[in-house]
Amino acid sequence: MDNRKTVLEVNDLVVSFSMYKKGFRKENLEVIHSLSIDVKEKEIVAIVGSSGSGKSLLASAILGLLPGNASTSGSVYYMGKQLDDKLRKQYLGREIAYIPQSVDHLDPVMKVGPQVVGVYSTEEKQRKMFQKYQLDKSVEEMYPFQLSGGMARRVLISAAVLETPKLIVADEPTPGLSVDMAMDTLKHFRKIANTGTGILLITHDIDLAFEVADRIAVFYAGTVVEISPTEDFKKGKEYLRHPYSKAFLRALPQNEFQPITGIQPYAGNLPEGCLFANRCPDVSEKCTGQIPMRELRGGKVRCVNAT
Ligand SMILES: Nc1ncnc2c1ncn2[C@@H]1O[C@H](COP(=O)(O)OP(=O)(O)OP(=O)(O)O)[C@@H](O)[C@H]1O
Ligand code: NI
Repeated sequence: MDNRKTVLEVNDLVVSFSMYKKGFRKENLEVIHSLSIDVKEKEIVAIVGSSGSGKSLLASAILGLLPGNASTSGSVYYMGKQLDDKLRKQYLGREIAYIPQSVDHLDPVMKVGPQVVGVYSTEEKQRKMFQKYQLDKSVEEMYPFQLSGGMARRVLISAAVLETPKLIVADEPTPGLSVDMAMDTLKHFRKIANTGTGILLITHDIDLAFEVADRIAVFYAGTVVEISPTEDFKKGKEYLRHPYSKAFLRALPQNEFQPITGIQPYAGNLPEGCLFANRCPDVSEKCTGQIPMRELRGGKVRCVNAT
């Protein structure tokens, strides 16, 4: 029996931006639509999908870091408790760690060493972690602008995993790292997950996701179209459920490198019904109207035709 607790649960998340359009007309742009996802203890859930599909926005929404013109509905639970600003303040940087996509999140006017130690950790732990991530002792005395992109990324990772958090939200942690370092980092994540931590791992590197993730969620145009065990992705596209996931897998350079024709619809101009309909080889008249997420063969899919 699976008695792991659910570390993170996102239910029916909607994120919209209020934007000015020509003059003073305001437009409400819905960029995340009815998105649900969960991460259990000891589990790594990888999020893959094209650029602009809403992966980073999901991370920001979980952590309460959306910009001021964003509004949300739906709920985010951490260890059974609904996250509000007060709880986020309490947990962020301790039980909940965030590795941002942009290295600009480092404080520009604070030396790297003390910044990583922060309020909750110790110098000893920081030194050990820097060694693990091949950061020289001299890096402690540097300011963020003195770091290369790869170094800054390793600093962000070190800071996030210093205190063995219960939940890690990692938004593209590996770009700029050498192949070996990227692999070592993800193996480290796997080790941390095995101690009980839940990890949400946003990545463009599907090979690394295959290596360490338990489940993979595929994003498209602001929502999840499929969540399935990693095994199914490894076995091949016939084992997947959503036409976009299949096309995504085929499009990888290591597979057929077959591009998907057409473009992802823009948030300001979304079609009715299935968001992938205009590019889908299996489109039918059933594809209009609300398409709910449903269970299928041990995974979940948002497609009426999937079998
Ligand atoms: N502050 C903002 N105001 C308006 N729209 C935004 C804002 N931030 C993001 N968006 C829009 O939301 C969509 C999703 O963006 P997001 O950064 O989450 O994509 P992503 O999947 O992380 O892409 P990438 O793989 O390139 O990092 C994009 O279409 C983007 O233009
Ligand atoms: Ni992103």
